[in-house]
Order: sequence, then structure tokens, then C-alpha cells
Amino acid sequence: MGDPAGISPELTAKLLALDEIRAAARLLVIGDIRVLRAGAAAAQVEPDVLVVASIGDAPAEADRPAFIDLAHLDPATIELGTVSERGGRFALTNFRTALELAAEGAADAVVFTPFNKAAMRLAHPSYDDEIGYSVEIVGASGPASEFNILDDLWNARVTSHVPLKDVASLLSVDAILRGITLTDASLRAAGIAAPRIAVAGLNPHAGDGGSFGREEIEVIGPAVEKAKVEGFAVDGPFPSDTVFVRARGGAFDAVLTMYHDQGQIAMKLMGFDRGVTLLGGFPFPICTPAHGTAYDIAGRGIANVGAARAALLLAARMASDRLRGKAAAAA
Ligand SMILES: NC(=O)C1=CN([C@@H]2O[C@H](COP(=O)(O)OP(=O)(O)OC[C@H]3O[C@@H](n4cnc5c(N)ncnc54)[C@H](O)[C@@H]3O)[C@@H](O)[C@H]2O)C=CC1
Ligand SMILES: NCC(=O)COP(=O)(O)O
Repeated sequence: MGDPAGISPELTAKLLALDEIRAAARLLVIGDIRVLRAGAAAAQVEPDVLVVASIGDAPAEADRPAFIDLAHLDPATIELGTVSERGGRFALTNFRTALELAAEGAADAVVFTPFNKAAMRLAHPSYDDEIGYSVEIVGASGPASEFNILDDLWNARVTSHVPLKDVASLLSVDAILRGITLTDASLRAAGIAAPRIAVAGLNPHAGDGGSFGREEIEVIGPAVEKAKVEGFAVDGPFPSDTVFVRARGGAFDAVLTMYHDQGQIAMKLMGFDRGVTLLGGFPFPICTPAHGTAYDIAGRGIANVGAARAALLLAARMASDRLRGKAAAAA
């Protein structure tokens, strides 16, 4: 369960009430049962869960989701729509527990309903984002990054949660090559056999031959050429205001953008109610809806569950594929 002051409690309750979600995986939900009940009341659903105190008490085969009740937050102490250290601590504890369960093999994937980064930072001052925290808890053998996924189209980024004024200085041939490599590997892990990747420019019209900036000529273009030599099916840099039009038409499986909103605006306009964020580069999938905590509508029961549904289904599919792959390799 994510941030208790936003729409996470009602989204968790709505998800657990969906037959399709209960059938997709053996669900272990981590939170406080009182917070789930408050979310269920707001959403006007009645999720049927088996409440247990720890994973050891969850039966291996169960006809309903197990709810691991950490009993660590009374929802009456939370003001909806307000950032708090208490709310951040609740979400952080749930997330850390889920990551640790997955790291020790007791879970195959992690899904979280939205976190509020300001609340997370109050609870854990070194918290920048979910990627940094997951690396802190689980470690990662190579680069880790966020992907936004809408149906069959992926968006990866070279820079993510950084100030816009820093983006140009953070771009390098190596950073872009790392982004291409991780995008290719993550798409393959998700079952796309031969990923086609488009790389966006940074500047208007991809610099227009150097008229509006030289990053395309000096950094992005050379990185794309190097990636081609290494065997990746990659092209660009393309003007970022039209690359998603081509990608939406099926020309590419993924677009690598230079910064967060360059991709997110396009992806969210195309399908706000289905967008998923995947944290790639970890030994197991970590998924969340692409939208956030929506403090402005918290507790009203009107939050759309579509993106949370898509996040859980993607995590379940990726975990199943991975388990099947492991079984096949062992046979
Ligand atoms: N999955 C996650 O953990 C994510 C967390 N965040 C965090 O969420 C916080 C708030 O971020 P914002 O930029 O304000 O974006 P936001 O997505 O929370 O809200 C933007 C607008 O979209 C609406 N909205 C969002 N989700 C909705 C849903 N399911 N149904 C109907 N309307 C919905 C909101 O009401 C608001 O008007 C920040 O701390 C951010 O870091 C942002 C994106 C993803
Ligand atoms: N909590 C995940 C998250 O913030 C992802 O949001 P975004 O950076 O993909 O917008």
C-alpha cells in the first residue's frame, strides 16, 4: 500500500475487489488493515482478504489475497490530501517489506500504489525516488531506470527525477548508451524479441542542424551510431514533438527520451488511465501506476483504477514469464 493521504488506499481496495486481479497472481498485500478498510469504504467495495500478521502465517495455497497487517497506522491520524512524515513512514515500511520479501525469494514481483515523494523524504531524508531506494534495499547488478509503458509502447529516459536545468549537462554518450542497453534488455525480458528503439533529441526540431543546440550532433547522434555498431536496432535522434506520433503508429517499440516530461506528457496524453511505470534493472519487476497520489481527489472514491490494474497485470505477466524461463532453463 502506498501513501495513505492520497488515493492509494482506495486504489488498493478497488484492485483487490477485481476478480481478474485476484486471478492474476497470489497476492500478498502489505499495509495496515484499518487503512485498507478506510479505502474500501471510500471506494464502496468489499475486498475479501485473509488478514495475517506475517508472511509465515500466509497459507501457500489460498482462495483469497493475504493481507499482511503490520498494524502501524491508524488512518484517523492522517489528514487526506496532506503530506506527512507519518504517511511517508507507512508507505516506506510497506515498500521496504515488499522489496525484502522479493529479494529473499518469497515474492516474485512488487507492485505499489502511489507514493508521495515529499512524504517519503520526510520519513527518509535521503529518499530521492523509488529507483534510488530500491537500489539501497535490494542492490542492482547494473544500471537501473524507470520505464513508462502504455499497452505495447515503452518510454525510457536518460535522466529522470532531476531539475530541468541540469538535463543537458547530464547527457553523455555513455549515459545514452546505458539507456539504450537497459531499454533493449528490459524489453527482451518482457517478451519483445527484437526491440526497435527510437532516440529523441533534446532541442526543438532535434537541434535543426545545430541551429538550436548541439547536443544532437555532439552527444546523442554519436551515442546512437555507437549503439548501432554494437548491434542494437536503434535510430535517431528524432524531434521529440513527433517521435511519439510515429511510435504510436507502430514504428518503434520504445522511445528513449532525454528527460522525464519529454516522454511522460506524450504517454499520459495517450493513455492516462492505463499507463504503468516499471522500475527496470532489478532481479524482479517493480511496477506502479504512472499517475501519482492525486491528493485533490483522495477519499472521494472516484480515482480511476485502470493504471493500477495495468501495473499489477504487467508485474504478474513479467514474473510468470521469468518463472517459466527459469523452469525451462532448469529442464
Ligand atoms: N506511482 C507513483 O508512485 C507515482 C507517484 N507520483 C507522486 O505523486 C505525487 C503527486 O504527483 P502529481 O504530479 O500531482 O500527479 P498526480 O498523478 O498525482 O495528479 C495529477 C492529476 O491527475 C489526477 N489523477 C491522478 N491519478 C488519477 C486517477 N487514478 N484517477 C483520476 N484522476 C487521477 C489528479 O487528480 C490530478 O488532477 C508526487 O509526489 C509524485 O512524485 C507521481 C507519479 C507516479
Ligand atoms: N513512484 C514512481 C514514480 O514517481 C514514477 O513516476 P514517474 O517518474 O514515472 O512520473
